[in-house]
Amino acid sequence: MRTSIATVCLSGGLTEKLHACAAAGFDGVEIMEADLLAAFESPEEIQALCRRLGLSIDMYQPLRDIEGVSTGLFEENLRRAEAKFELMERLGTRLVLLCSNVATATVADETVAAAQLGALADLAAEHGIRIAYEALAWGRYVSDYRDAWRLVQLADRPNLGLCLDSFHILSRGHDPSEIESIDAEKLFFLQLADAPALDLDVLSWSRHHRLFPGEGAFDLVGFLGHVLRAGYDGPLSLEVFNDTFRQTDVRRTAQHAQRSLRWLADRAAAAGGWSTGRLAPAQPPLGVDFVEIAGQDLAAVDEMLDRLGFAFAGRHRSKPVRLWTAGDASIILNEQDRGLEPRIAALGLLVADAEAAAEHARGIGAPPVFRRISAGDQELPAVFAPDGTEVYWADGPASASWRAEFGGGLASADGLLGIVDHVNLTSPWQDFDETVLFGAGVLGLEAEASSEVPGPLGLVRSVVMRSADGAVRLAMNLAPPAAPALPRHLAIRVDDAVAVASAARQRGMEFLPVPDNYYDDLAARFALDPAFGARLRGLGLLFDRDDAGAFIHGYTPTIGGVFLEIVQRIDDYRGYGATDAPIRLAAQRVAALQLTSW
Ligand SMILES: O=C(O)c1ccc(O)c(O)c1
Ligand SMILES: [Mg+2]
Repeated sequence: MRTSIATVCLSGGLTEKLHACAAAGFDGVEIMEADLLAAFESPEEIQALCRRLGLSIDMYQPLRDIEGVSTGLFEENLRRAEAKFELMERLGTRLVLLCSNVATATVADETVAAAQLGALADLAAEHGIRIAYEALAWGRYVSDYRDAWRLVQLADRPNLGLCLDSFHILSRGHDPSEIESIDAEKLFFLQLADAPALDLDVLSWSRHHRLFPGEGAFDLVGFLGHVLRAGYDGPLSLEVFNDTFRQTDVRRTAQHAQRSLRWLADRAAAAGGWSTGRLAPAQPPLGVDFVEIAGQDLAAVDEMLDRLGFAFAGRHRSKPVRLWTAGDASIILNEQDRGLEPRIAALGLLVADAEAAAEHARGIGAPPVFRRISAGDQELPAVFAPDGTEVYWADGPASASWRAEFGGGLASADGLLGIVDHVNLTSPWQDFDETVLFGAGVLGLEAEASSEVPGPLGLVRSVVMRSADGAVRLAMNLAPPAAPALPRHLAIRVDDAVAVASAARQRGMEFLPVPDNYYDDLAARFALDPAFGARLRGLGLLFDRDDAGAFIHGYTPTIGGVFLEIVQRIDDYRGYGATDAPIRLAAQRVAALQLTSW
């Protein structure tokens, strides 16, 4: 399948965009008129550059507000269109996008609109140009692809067909299955975009919030299946108007875009039972193998784990690396990185076939990690997440043999028993959507609904991505621009958080201080047993309840860029204490500024 991308998806000038598209491996581009008009290069020079870069110019876009108008205005529109056709000849492209009229249409009569489309097509034919007619979701009379298809049939010209755009169809809730009844030779072009579920006017939603496939709420796998079953064999092109991607690094966004298409093509092929172009099978994670905290000096983390009740499980035989465990939770402390403050640097996942997981990830385009290892050490395949976190895979569900590389641990009979409940991977705002795509495409996780947590330095957007059974849950958080280095954390689930916290207290552990105001409100909200409320307050634990159960949790102080959370899920509580997250963010800010009193 050929891949293409609209230049409107990217930041920079036109030539920068073209270089980035070629470097990311796209076969072609849709050139947006605004990009060409703002370029100092002539259309002939752009054509030559594309040829040199190996990019085809698949479409020029858009022609606007042509059909459904009075006769006088239509004459003027034809004159306007002819100038574009001449420009397209200089650019060497033969397909133009025509958006349904959003502004000047005054004639609701389909036969008039169809006749005008036919006359436009006849003029285009004189220049050897084909027209792909696209129903914009906010079109005046044509806003549904089925209406556009009827007009194309009525006009009945060989060089007039359709451009389908997933955004316009799925944003309006139009049934995409009817695409299958459109003649394949009339499907001139396909534009793909995902989007978050937003309650917003459709024009603003389209112009600012589109996402690459796999990052939003649309079923693009199902959508593409309908288009392919209709017999479409043109390029898969991305058209993503998005305020973030317009200002992020153009090369990186182009690579990100290419990965989203590889993921989508693979998923659509899998869903359709097609074998061509398939990647190695995705490996949904079965569990968390380990979490690695890396940094210059991790003695404070050792002390914290010890106080929490983790067992010291030994030193690595050849590296400054230590292992701590609490039941099924394993934390690796890695002091190989000089000069960096403690942070969650790597994550190990258990899968049925680690090599297949890595091959799938490489097929999508995730960059592989090369870690220097000593003779005899187990080599786990790994890739980088968009923010640089390393993700390793090991064959599960049994623990991997890398544990044998650690020796000299202290077995602890009465140690903490826990399991990794979730890992929070906060990313800077510009990496967030790519991180969600990584979670879905590379790690095989499903996104839960997104939420927004008000923090003292801005809203923190959060999407929890989980495996089907919840054994792996990654909370992907978007750090606001004012707080790009928000700490990340690891939550350990235990059976009795109150007991764990009080034992830790006795060993000298101080949890993150929580304001009294929070506990006063908690008592009122949940009508808590006063003794229980006092216990939570005394230990600095937080509490939440939903329809299915309750949640007790507490936070350690932050060390460098990392902290731990102890959580207890009672009955079937499904959340993450979202109402407590703003309290936590504010308390961490107070702790960071040491503003404990005024
Ligand atoms: O928002 C627009 O104007 C616009 C232009 C061209 C497209 O293909 C589209 O989907 C939207
Ligand atoms: Mg479009």
